[in-house]
Amino acid sequence: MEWVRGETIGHGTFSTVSLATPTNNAYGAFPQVMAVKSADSHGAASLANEKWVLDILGNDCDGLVRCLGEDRTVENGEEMHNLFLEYASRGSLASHLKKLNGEGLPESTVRRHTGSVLRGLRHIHAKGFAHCDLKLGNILLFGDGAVKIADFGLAKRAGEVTALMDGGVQIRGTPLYMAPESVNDNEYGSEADVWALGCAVVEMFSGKTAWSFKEGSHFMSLLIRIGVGDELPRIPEDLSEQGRDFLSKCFVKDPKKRWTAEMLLNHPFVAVDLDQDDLEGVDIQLKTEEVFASPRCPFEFSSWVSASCDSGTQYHTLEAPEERVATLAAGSIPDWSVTNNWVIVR
Ligand SMILES: Nc1ncnc2c1ncn2[C@@H]1O[C@H](COP(=O)(O)OP(=O)(O)OP(=O)(O)O)[C@@H](O)[C@H]1O
Repeated sequence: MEWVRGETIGHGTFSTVSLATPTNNAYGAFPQVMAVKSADSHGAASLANEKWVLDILGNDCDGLVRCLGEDRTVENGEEMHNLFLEYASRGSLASHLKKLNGEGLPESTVRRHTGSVLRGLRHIHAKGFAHCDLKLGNILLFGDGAVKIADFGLAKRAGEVTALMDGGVQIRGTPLYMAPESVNDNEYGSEADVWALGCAVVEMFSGKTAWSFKEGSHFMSLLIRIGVGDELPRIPEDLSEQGRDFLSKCFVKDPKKRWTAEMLLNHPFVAVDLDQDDLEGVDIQLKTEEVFASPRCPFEFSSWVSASCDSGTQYHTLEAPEERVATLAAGSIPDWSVTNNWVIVR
């Protein structure tokens, strides 16, 4: 396919996203407008990982952004790696929410979006992957109101371990969305995606992040709150009872007891008539014990192997989460960023 690059529509840590138009689209094989995610040699590995994951996930799940191919170009003397994606004309949910000036979305919309994201997550997890960077910036909004999960640059196979050569530990994703087991044990499995989904639901509904933190405060203090103690993300009080119950299933500190995407798809918050806004009176039948007695997910909790660091780091020998977090906090401190990706703590 020959194509021309259009205006820039997004920037990420590893890439720039712009519009792309095919110039020889005689058989209509490609949409007239696409998004092209481009990276130079620094972002090539992340883009290659994204292409590999998207190829395995396939294009048959409505909850995931579709991959339309790849290409290499030389621009300004530099080799660029390009990944073509279907174009989400309304951008990310993060940018959409920003326009609302701190207001959230109506609960009916949040329910609909949550159902779509859950269907995407179920597909990812059923294929044996974890997304590892679910956040509003990676949920794209299409012209018809559909939302889809994007950005598979950090996605990985369940149980796959990523460790730095020098024995450091990589903290994936955005600290605000990190699950306790990721903070404490470097585990990034499907369960961590469910925790991140809960954070995204809070943010969609309230327009505010699930964890409150003071502007300019150190991200390590947030990690300590996530990893140590009983504190949970803020569940909005004005959310319906069903919504609050849904979130309580996402925000279970023990990943083995957290609900799976498959289980959550049967929760009344997303499984009921989406046009009804006020569902306070509906009796919630689902009980954690009942679900655990009869798992309805493709992953039995016991057979799901969580990623753990096998690089011989000191973290293996630590017994308590407090020690692990304290060790992280004692390391060299990267800049606190709410929106960006890799935080490397050595
Ligand atoms: N298919 C798309 N259609 C429209 N906009 C897109 C598309 N893909 C990405 N974008 C925009 O570009 C931004 C960056 O894209 P993406 O998150 O995939 O890049 P990244 O380099 O992996 O970034 P991150 O720092 O989040 O890892 C998104 O937040 C979104 O605003």
